[in-house]
Amino acid sequence: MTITKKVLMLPGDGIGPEVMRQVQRVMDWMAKKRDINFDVTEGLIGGASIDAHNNPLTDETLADAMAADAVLLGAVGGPKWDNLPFDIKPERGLLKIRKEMGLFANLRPALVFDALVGASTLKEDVVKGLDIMILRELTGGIYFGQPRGIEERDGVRFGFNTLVYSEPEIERIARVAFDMAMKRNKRLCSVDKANVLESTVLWREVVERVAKDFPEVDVSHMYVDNASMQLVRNPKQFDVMVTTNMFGDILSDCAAMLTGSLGMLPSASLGAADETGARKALYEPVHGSAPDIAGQDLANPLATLLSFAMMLRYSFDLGDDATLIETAVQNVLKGGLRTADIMQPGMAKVSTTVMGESVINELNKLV
Ligand SMILES: NC(=O)c1ccc[n+]([C@@H]2O[C@H](COP(=O)([O-])OP(=O)(O)OC[C@H]3O[C@@H](n4cnc5c(N)ncnc54)[C@H](O)[C@@H]3O)[C@@H](O)[C@H]2O)c1
Ligand SMILES: CC(C)[C@H](C(=O)O)[C@@H](O)C(=O)O
Ligand SMILES: [Mg+2]
Repeated sequence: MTITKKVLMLPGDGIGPEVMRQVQRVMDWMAKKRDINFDVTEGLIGGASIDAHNNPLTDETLADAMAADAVLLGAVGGPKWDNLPFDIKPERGLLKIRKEMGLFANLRPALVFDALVGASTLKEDVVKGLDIMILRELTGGIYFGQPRGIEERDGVRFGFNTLVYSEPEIERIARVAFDMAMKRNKRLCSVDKANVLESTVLWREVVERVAKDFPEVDVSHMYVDNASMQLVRNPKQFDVMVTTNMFGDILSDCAAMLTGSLGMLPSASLGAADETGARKALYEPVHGSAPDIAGQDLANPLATLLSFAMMLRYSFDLGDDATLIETAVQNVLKGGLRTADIMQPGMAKVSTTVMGESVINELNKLV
């Protein structure tokens, strides 16, 4: 049976289009070898959209995103647009698409491939076999709270943001976290700053209340400063971590380095399930547009390829095909190929393009 899935691709800026091209190859391979067709629309977001429309996310692109079965995004931003007024910066486009699509649950798995154990800056025994899931709340907290701004009061300028969470916002992310813990190792650590911030006093209270519905899950709470230290000291103590928007942003970059590179970390951003069980979804690597290496065929495309695998698993129920891609990635790494960011002594340094080609070669061996 031929399966057709409607995907909106938003390559964005910097290395975004370079890594996205490698996904396009895998999509072509899947159409040919697995009879899974992607009806792909390409759109603009971030700086690319600013250049064309003076707007980091147009209503047309947003409508395309709402109509798609899933969205795949590269990265946004770069020095070219850094001095624009705040409200039309590339990053505003990304925040708007997340908010408008209602993507409150951001899954950021940090998994250490055996072949990359030596690529981490941490000792091998600290990271070997690591497999944790950071669940970041994505549409609330200090990123979106009101009031916000920069104002002058009595001749003094103030910059301010508001960290606010409602009970329903906390409860829905907590439920996703507990469901996830039930499917994994039944261990959940909620990360907050309840010793200082009232918004996270409420966070902790609500997580405790939801925990009563999941008696099998072993729940712990940790302050974010300690959690960042523990992530580097002994990351394997964690299984699922759930936290606020900004804490999750920071902790996931930190977790990325446990895996060897920011270029390895995929993500899925999911909305609430509708009556059919379907969720709005956007998939993107955790890294940014990497202006320092953009346009040089140097970027690691694996985070984006692994984000595509997450799309297959979470949006299209194609877990076997997701596993195929993950296995192909693992085999390429076992074979000793490395982009510059994960380069190790004795390995072969390859470009973005060759890394993509090598994943296809491995897929061909597997099927
Ligand atoms: N989701 C997103 O679109 C996203 C995420 C983070 C940052 N940004 C934006 O990206 C721009 C640059 O931000 P930054 O430098 O703080 O973060 P960044 O993630 O773009 O880069 C940080 C470092 O990691 C390296 N790196 C990142 N991805 C890589 C990859 N796939 N392969 C190899 N190396 C990689 C970069 O070369 C750089 O040295 C900013 O405009 C920022 O706002 C966007
Ligand atoms: C670019 C920026 C808006 C974004 C965020 O802070 O959420 C990025 O850092 C991320 O982690 O996806
Ligand atoms: Mg980030």
